[in-house]
Amino acid sequence: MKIALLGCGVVGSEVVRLLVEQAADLTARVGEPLELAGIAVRRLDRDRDVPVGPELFTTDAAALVGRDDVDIVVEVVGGIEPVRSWLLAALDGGKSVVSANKALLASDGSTLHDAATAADVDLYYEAAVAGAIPLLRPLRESLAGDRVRRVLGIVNGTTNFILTRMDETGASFTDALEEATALGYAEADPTADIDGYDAAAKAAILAQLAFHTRVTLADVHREGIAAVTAADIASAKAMGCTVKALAIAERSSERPGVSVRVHPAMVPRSHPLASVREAFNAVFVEAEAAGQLMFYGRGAGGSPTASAVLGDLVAVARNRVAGRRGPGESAYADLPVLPMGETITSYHVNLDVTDKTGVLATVAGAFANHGVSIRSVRQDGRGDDASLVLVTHAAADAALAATVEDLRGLDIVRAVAGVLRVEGGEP
Ligand SMILES: NC(=O)C1=CN([C@@H]2O[C@H](COP(=O)(O)OP(=O)(O)OC[C@H]3O[C@@H](n4cnc5c(N)ncnc54)[C@H](OP(=O)(O)O)[C@@H]3O)[C@@H](O)[C@H]2O)C=CC1
Ligand SMILES: N[C@@H](CC=O)C(=O)O
Repeated sequence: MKIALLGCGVVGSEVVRLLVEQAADLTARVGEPLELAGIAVRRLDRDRDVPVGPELFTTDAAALVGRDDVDIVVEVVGGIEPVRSWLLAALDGGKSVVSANKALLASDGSTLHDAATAADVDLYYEAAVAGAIPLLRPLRESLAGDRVRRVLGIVNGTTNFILTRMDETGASFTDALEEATALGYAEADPTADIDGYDAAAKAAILAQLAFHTRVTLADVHREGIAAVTAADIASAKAMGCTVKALAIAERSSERPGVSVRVHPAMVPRSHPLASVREAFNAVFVEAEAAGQLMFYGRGAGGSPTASAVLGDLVAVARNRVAGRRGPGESAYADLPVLPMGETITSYHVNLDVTDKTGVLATVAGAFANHGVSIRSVRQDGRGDDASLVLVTHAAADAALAATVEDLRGLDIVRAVAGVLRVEGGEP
């Protein structure tokens, strides 16, 4: 079975290593050898620590994909174009595709799925969400007979690494990001991690598989971690919480529809997600019959991600040997993605205020005007250096946004220093 590998960076070089080092085992599992036909890269002169000769490398990915002797295309380049065109050409040419490219799958997965179905070949992408963790196949296959209510998780290793470092060692945001990049966790453009695009793409893929409905990157409400301050982290600690970047996809209990969002949130330290550290990922799935399931493991890095790629490669190769195709996408439900304003959570609101008589009543009034109930209030400091930290009961996002708008207009509020959602139970 001939494999065209597109990309030989952090993930691709580990794919090559595993293909070579485990060749005998892989042959036994598939029923025939998996042989590299070629490796497409951007720069031929780059030093690469891979156990194959230079004759396999090319900069002409399109030509490699078009070769008649190639059976399976493995894509670990990333980005939308030209990758989308290469993969469509591969599928149209009857080749199965394995990809780790969440950006592409989340933005235009349906075109690729349609091409795979039309050509009767496989399109697998387990590595696109949560690195090494087997998550997509359990959602697509093991839970196919159940009804998923909610998927809640930490799906970006880079931001979890940064938040862990800020929480545990007091590291600066910039230093922690540099470390995550050096360890191979961050995307080629780390703003994809920091601004939540990477997690949003994964959330779209998860929601699509969990609820059998079309969800794309554009449907996902997205907030990154750039606005999380050391003060937020200290305040979370004081409340027995930690700050995590969460991806949440849930079925509405009010009306037909789903909510899909990524944002930083305070999570009580007693919650299992609070103990997910560094670049690890963890995803909770709540299904009607199965109850709660938790998936945990390494969500980023060359070797863990290559494990998921190899798992897909073996599955796809076995299917080809058996002359069949694996289960495809099943986006048959037509559930709308509900506006973020309808999402119900509780909030942690940090205000810099002037400590005058009546400040509490004035601030509380702004919340009351929008029907947002306050669960607790803490005041620190005095005079012009005072702050109020309020935690609300569950309220609609739109009501909280309107409250914050009003707070910004009050003379007594010097600044809205931070607004974070609280997820995972009572802090
Ligand atoms: N790193 C991780 O932890 C994870 C990554 N992923 C996904 O895996 C994919 C790859 O990520 P990663 O390995 O980190 O990325 P890298 O940037 O390390 O590697 C990208 C590879 O693609 C090659 N490439 C880029 N442009 C072209 C082009 N036009 N033609 C041919 N080759 C090209 C590069 O060539 P050259 O070497 O010459 O520069 C490089 O080998 C992405 O989709 C990413 O989102 C998924 C899960 C985890
Ligand atoms: N940049 C991503 C890599 C894996 O998808 C992350 O940090 O999780």
